Amino acid sequence: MSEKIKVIVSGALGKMGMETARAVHNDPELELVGLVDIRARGEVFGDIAGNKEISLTIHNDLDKMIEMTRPDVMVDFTNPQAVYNNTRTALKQKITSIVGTTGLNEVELRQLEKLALDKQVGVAVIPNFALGAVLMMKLAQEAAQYFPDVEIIELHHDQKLDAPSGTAIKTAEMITANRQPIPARNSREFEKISGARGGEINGIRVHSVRLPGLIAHQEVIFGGVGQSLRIRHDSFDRVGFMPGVIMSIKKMITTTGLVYGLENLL
Ligand SMILES: NC(=O)C1=CN([C@@H]2O[C@H](COP(=O)(O)OP(=O)(O)OC[C@H]3O[C@@H](n4cnc5c(N)ncnc54)[C@H](OP(=O)(O)O)[C@@H]3O)[C@@H](O)[C@H]2O)C=CC1
Ligand SMILES: O=C(O)C1=N[C@H](C(=O)O)C[C@H](O)C1
Repeated sequence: MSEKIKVIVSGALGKMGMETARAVHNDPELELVGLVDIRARGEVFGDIAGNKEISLTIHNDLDKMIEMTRPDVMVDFTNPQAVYNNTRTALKQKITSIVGTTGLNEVELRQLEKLALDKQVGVAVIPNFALGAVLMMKLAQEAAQYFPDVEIIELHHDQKLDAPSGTAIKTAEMITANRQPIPARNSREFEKISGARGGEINGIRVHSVRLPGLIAHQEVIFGGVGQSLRIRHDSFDRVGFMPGVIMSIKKMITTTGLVYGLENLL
């Protein structure tokens, strides 16, 4: 058997980081070599995550972790403030980067693409790793050809930092690529309460709901004369993101430059 792909996870004490560490550990082609989290105080992963067989200590310094473990791949699930610098740190060291963290802006995305090309490695920025969510976006893109009137409602747990979600932004971008001319609005519409009609991406209204009990959900609603089409996806457990994460690691190790969206790796 060829050598295993060495992986580190950044944001390892978080909800997605913990799930990713378990998934990488359980894959026979991957080797989990390091865990980083800014909150780490020397915890052993297995002691806190209920996987006694993962005996790695979680560190809080990404540079040191890279120096110690020389990984092939870094997976980042941190936060919108940390992700850009973490990914630059990894790419500079020619480490393939899988970015699940949302909140990167267009300029940052292009800078990361440039750095990856300079260093001849891959960087995947994936707003949603769930296969069903990717299908929801692709179906919405197809429907937009026939139904130009569309709004997006995204619903997430109440700890989410960014709004709208990365998935909603990507969905709006995909719809825009296929949408017929935007129908005229009712020019007399007004908001009695500011924000009541949601945010706007390329003329598409996006509404963000944040409530305890939710994980990650989205509904794309198309309206037509005398009819409506709703395309909905629900993540009930973060384990549903893991096949997409693992696939991205394995495909990106032989890819150079930026891949934005899991649909480009299927
Ligand atoms: N692409 C996808 O399919 C999915 C993407 N996400 C995205 O992933 C990101 C993480 O989500 P989630 O796991 O729920 O968030 P959590 O808050 O549970 O976890 C993030 C962890 O990263 C830590 N952290 C913050 N800054 C750094 C840093 N500089 N270096 C290392 N660790 C750091 C946080 O510490 P502290 O709490 O102290 O800040 C926290 O422990 C979000 O952007 C979310 O939108 C989530 C689900 C699916
Ligand atoms: O914060 C989350 O939880 C999620 N974030 C991603 C997003 O912003 O789209 C993916 C998924 O929706 C879960």
